[in-house]
Amino acid sequence: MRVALVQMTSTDDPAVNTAYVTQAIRAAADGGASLIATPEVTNCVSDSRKHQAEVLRRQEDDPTLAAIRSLAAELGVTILIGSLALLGGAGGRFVNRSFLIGPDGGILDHYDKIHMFDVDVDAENTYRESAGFAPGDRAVTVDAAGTTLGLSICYDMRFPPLYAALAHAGARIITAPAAFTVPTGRAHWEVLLRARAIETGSFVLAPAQCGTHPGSGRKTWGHSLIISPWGRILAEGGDTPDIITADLDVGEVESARAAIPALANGRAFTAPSRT
Ligand SMILES: O=C(O)CNC(=O)[C@H](CS)NC(=O)CCC(=O)C(=O)O
Repeated sequence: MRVALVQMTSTDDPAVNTAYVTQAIRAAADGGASLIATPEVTNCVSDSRKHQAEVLRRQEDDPTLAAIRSLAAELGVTILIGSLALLGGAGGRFVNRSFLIGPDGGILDHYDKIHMFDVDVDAENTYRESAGFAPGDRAVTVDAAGTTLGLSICYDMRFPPLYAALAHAGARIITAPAAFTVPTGRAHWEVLLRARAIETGSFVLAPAQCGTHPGSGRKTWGHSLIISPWGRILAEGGDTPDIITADLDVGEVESARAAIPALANGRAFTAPSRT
């Protein structure tokens, strides 16, 4: 199965981003990909809650979702929209929601990002994602593209129990679309994603936002990754918009899990007591 990841620099204008991502998905399908994935917040990168409240839409009315659904049906491909920022979260907040779209254009399932990036990385990188976005509380696997996918988003990758739960529920390919900061990307991105692939014996697909984003001026790390269940990097993006591809042999999941049955060998234990 050929997979393609779209690496892009989303602006704060959903129409511009939709135009960009649709031509990139067409190019990926022309290149033979049957599963195509896009980054976190494909439709809008913005630091202004006011701007987001003006340009974002509810799922039912979202033009990026509608455009990508028709494109999936036209091209006959499966598409993971890494996420869309949408109206409709609890407490008047937005949601950060991934969609798995089937080759008939139907929504197979969606996943709301569980772990909110409420972090002060340094003076230029302070985030309170939960102030703008309502978190999800449901882990999601989806049968698609002839296998089972497990969905996650960005900061989720720092919480290994989510990945163990996805793998135990049957996921063989885990998606981790992102808009990573530059300092944490440089230090942690590759090692976190390779660790999640190795410890779950799963392919990891991590399509990333990259570069300096027009509108907000935010900078993201890029370096999209396709990783095998043995932890090998099959394809890697750079600092600029691109499409990266790899041919996955889903049988490698079984061979990696047979060689190191860490999923099967896990044990329950009592918490350490503090005395
Ligand atoms: O705010 C939005 O529009 C969409 N959300 C994001 O871009 C999120 C929250 S700011 N980014 C991350 O989770 C980066 C995680 C990261 O960089 C790390 O874990 O080191």
